[in-house]
Amino acid sequence: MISLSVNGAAGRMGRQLLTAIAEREGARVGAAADAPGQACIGLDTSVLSGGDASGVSVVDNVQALERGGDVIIDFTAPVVSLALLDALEDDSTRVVIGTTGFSAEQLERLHEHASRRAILFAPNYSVGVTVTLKLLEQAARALGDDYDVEIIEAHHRHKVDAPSGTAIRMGEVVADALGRDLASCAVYGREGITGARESQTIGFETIRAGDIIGDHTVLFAGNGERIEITHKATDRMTFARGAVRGAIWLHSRPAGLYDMTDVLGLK
Ligand SMILES: NC(=O)C1=CN([C@@H]2O[C@H](COP(=O)(O)OP(=O)(O)OC[C@H]3O[C@@H](n4cnc5c(N)ncnc54)[C@H](OP(=O)(O)O)[C@@H]3O)[C@@H](O)[C@H]2O)C=CC1
Ligand SMILES: O=C(O)C1=N[C@H](C(=O)O)C[C@H](O)C1
Repeated sequence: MISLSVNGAAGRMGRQLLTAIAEREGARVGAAADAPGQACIGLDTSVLSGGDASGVSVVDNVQALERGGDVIIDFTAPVVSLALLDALEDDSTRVVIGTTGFSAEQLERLHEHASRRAILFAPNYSVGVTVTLKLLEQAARALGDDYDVEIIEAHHRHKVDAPSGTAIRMGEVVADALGRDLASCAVYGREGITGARESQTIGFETIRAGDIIGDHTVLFAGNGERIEITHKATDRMTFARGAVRGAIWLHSRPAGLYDMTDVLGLK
């Protein structure tokens, strides 16, 4: 039986993760944590996920979280995920990170942590998006520079980072396949007299509205035709089940940084 702990347990994803662990054979909720001061601290995790009492109380510190689980799953915010990594005492504690919105400097710190601990880090844990990334790579290689690339993403009104981590990863995959550097060819939104589209750029458009779980479209537009590759998530459980699958996979891995293509054997 693998014990999986959840950081950010009271969040939209945290609650789904508690449910996904409970339904997964061979796994159990080892511990659950959320921010100090949250009303759920000290209460049984079932106040967050529903269902029968788990016997596991929600804690507000990393030490208690670490004691409870072989693998910690963290869907919070960049500063919280990094503070978790900084505070862990045992290098054999594996961490699955779903948080998005890391700056370049924060990503560097995450990479440093992966030199001594196994970390699974993906902006999207759905199987569908992971497969979509491979489709994008193939499409970009085959289409080459004659097709303009635009990435459109839509999420719920509560999302705090933009573009989504998934959209950025899609951009990185396409840029790599086309031999471009995303940092220098990305264009984020357009307004006013922008001039004609510069070739070789990759555009990003962001929509924030209502309760959209997560839609991503990559548009390859050429002369006389266009291809649109779209993924739509309709239930957050798809991310949660993927993260739990990843956590079980990570349990037996040595230190290093992994992503969902490793878990699905698509590397
Ligand atoms: N990789 C993937 O597949 C997916 C990634 N995400 C990403 O996951 C992240 C979380 O998303 P979502 O669940 O919607 O966000 P929420 O804001 O709903 O959840 C985050 C939770 O973390 C809590 N938190 C804040 N500080 C701490 C702390 N110090 N210790 C422990 N918990 C803390 C928050 O508490 P409080 O409310 O008090 O701040 C909140 O309960 C985002 O970055 C999002 O983009 C989301 C879906 C899928
Ligand atoms: O914040 C969300 O909700 C989501 N965030 C992830 C991202 O930024 O890509 C994944 C998913 O689309 C939902």
